[in-house]
Amino acid sequence: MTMLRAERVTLGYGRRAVVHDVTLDITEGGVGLIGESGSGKTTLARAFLGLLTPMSGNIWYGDQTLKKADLRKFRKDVQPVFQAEALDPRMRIGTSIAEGLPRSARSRVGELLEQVGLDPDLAARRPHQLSGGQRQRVVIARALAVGPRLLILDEPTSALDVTVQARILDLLASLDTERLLITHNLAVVERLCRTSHVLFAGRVVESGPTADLLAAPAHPYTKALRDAVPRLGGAPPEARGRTEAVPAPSGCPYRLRCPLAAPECERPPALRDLGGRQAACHRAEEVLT
Ligand SMILES: Nc1ncnc2c1ncn2[C@@H]1O[C@H](COP(=O)(O)OP(=O)(O)OP(=O)(O)O)[C@@H](O)[C@H]1O
Repeated sequence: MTMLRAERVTLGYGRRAVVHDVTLDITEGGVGLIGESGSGKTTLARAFLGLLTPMSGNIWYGDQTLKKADLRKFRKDVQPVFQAEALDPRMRIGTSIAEGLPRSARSRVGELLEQVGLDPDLAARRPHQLSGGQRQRVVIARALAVGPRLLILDEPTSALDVTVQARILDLLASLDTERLLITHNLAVVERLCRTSHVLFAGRVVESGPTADLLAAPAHPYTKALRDAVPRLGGAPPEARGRTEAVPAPSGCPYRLRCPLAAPECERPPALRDLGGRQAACHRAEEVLT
């Protein structure tokens, strides 16, 4: 079942488009949005949260566009999980979590802390009195407070060291809430997302089952990401350093960096079906072999 759908969505700031003509479904089993810094992941997530109106195209929530949907219900169904730094430093943990609960359900704070693997006594502390991993669990508890059907997680573990990261991923995998997960780390989506979409410079360049994308990428960019990112248990991805992707001004946006670039790549490739997955590459068959 599709909960949210982006249909030919172009997004931007002012008049500058940074996400171009993206069609993408948030389906069951977890959906990953993968790409390096500046590829448009957060921008797309903001549109899915109803925080950014498309320049063109629509975000569908069930059978209604977000423009027409019942926003009260939407805000209960779809919750963001921000970085732990977004917690108010002056507010006690219990108060932060209780903000999301109706007055009659405030006693559930302890239960929510337990659900994310924390001692209910931590409710009395302030964020600086917790570890990074504990703070991230609080952010998850806060999002769960309203009983959402879908969590939108933007780099939920990138600020954490690798062992803590793995435990947070275990927690997320154990929840029966659907998720859209944004990351530049392919190892993270491997755990949590049945389907993934790879973005390069604001365009989807490959989509399909995560396991297939990792085992045999059909786009040279997916392949480069897979080969560059250390597995969980390796060095943290931050150690690689990140630079913003510079797309080619015409033709395939990836061609300036692509080892397979050929004259045909001066024509823009369409996202095409390759049996169970899609890739926007003229030479996808060669990448797959
Ligand atoms: N508020 C804003 N105003 C203007 N431009 C913005 C704004 N937010 C993002 N951008 C631009 O939009 C593009 C996509 O940014 P976005 O944050 O969506 O990328 P991202 O893939 O999430 O990157 P990161 O992994 O670094 O968070 C970038 O070129 C960025 O500079």
